[in-house]
Parts: sequence; C-alpha cells; structure tokens
Amino acid sequence: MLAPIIAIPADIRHLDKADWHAAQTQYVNAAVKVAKVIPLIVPALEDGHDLDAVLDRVDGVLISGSASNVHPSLYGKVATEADGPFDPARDATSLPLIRKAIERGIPLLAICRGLQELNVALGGTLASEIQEQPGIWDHRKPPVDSRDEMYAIRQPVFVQEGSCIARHLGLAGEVQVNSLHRQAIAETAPRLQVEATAADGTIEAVSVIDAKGFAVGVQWHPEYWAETDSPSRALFEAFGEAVRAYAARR
Ligand SMILES: N[C@@H](CCC(=O)NCCCC(=O)O)C(=O)O
Repeated sequence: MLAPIIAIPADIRHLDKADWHAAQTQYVNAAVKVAKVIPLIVPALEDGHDLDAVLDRVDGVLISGSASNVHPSLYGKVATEADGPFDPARDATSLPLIRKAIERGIPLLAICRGLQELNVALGGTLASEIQEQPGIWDHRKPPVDSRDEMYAIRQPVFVQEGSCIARHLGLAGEVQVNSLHRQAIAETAPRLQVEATAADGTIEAVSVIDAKGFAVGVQWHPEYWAETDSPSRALFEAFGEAVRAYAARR
C-alpha cells in the first residue's frame, strides 16, 4: 500500500525579501519517520482556496505550531499589537480546514497553535500572555539559542484516565512535556473535551466530542522528540494508524 498523505497548512514567512509558504522540518520528520505518512504542505491563502479539493486527496491533517497567533477578531476580541505577530493567511486556511476535516472524519492532530486554532474554529476563545495571570506559570519558549534546549521536556501535565489522548499516548496521569506558548484556551469550544491540564490549570490537551475518528489537540510539541520520547512517539504512531485506516476506507 502506498504511504498515505496528510495535509500540513503552511505559515507565511518572510525570507530573502519574499514571502514563503513554510512548515518546520520537525513536523515533516515526525510525520515521515514516526507516523510513516507523506506530508503535503498546503499553501496559506487568505482567499481563493479550494480546501475540499485538498481534503479529497489526503488521509489526515496535521496542524502545526507557529510563533504567530490566531487573530483575535476570529474569537470576538479587538486585536492589539501585543496580540501579534499575526498570520491571516494561515488563519484563513487552517480554521476552515479543521472544520472540514472534523466534518469528514479525516484524522486530525493539532499541535500548539494548532490546538488554539482547533478551539477557535469550533467557537472557543484564547487568552494571551497567560504568564501574566496570577498563579500561571511561564509556558513561553525558553530564551535559549539551541532548539533542543528550546523544546526541552520540562513540565508535567496530567492526562485524564480513559481519555482519547490517554489512549493515543499509551498512558494517563502525569506525563512530562515541553512548553513554548504564551497563549492558551480561555473558553473551551462546546465541542471540545479537556483531556489534560498543567498543574496551574492551563489546558494542555483536548479531543473533539463525538468525532468520527482521531481528532485531538495538544498544547505541547510531541513532534520535536517523536523518535525518542515514548509518549510523543506513541501519539504520532496512533495518528499514523488512524491515517492508514482512513486511507484504506477511502
Ligand atoms: N503563538 C502561539 C502558539 C505557540 C506555538 O505554536 N509555539 C511554537 C513555537 C514555534 C517557534 O517559535 O519555533 C502561542 O504563543 O501561544
């Protein structure tokens, strides 16, 4: 059987005086080496996309993290400069892609910004600069140069027994993860079930209620250590299995 294909919506990045449609290597590597699927990077378009044409041709969707933030207008807030940087083309591509994938039952794994997009796509809201709230840790990207240190596994989250994410991770209770975010879910979308939290109450994992298949989001970055960290590997292997099962049915 040919390796199934997944869609990864791109970011718009500016490099060499040009705009690029880009995805980070860590997501591609986790997809290819652990989930054993072929990622296609989907261009981020503010308009003119035919996402049904994309979804007719893929067997899974992986929504990656990004340093940019979902535009606050998409969850009913007035944007301030502090809420940036923004990536409207990414928003315009990811949010409808998420809704369509859920509707079609295409396996969906949403990571960090992807979890935040999942929440907004289904009607939830986000909080910014969460570290400034009383009792909330600093979940931001550590100010270091080495990416391995930046993505170091350094904080416990607590996974609910019997949850979808527990099944995919192969464990429940405390699991150690990395953390590189300054936003988080504020109001959980009606169709999302919280399945893991940090000790400070920050939502760390959700699943889609009544999903037709694999449909979870995590605030941490399992892709970065997917080859070596057991829960990270288990999550990407479970995603790959769901994608292959979808491909076989399709
Ligand atoms: N911007 C959002 C989402 C955070 C996220 O996806 N972080 C990944 C960092 C990627 C990088 O900087 O290399 C937030 O801050 O909450």
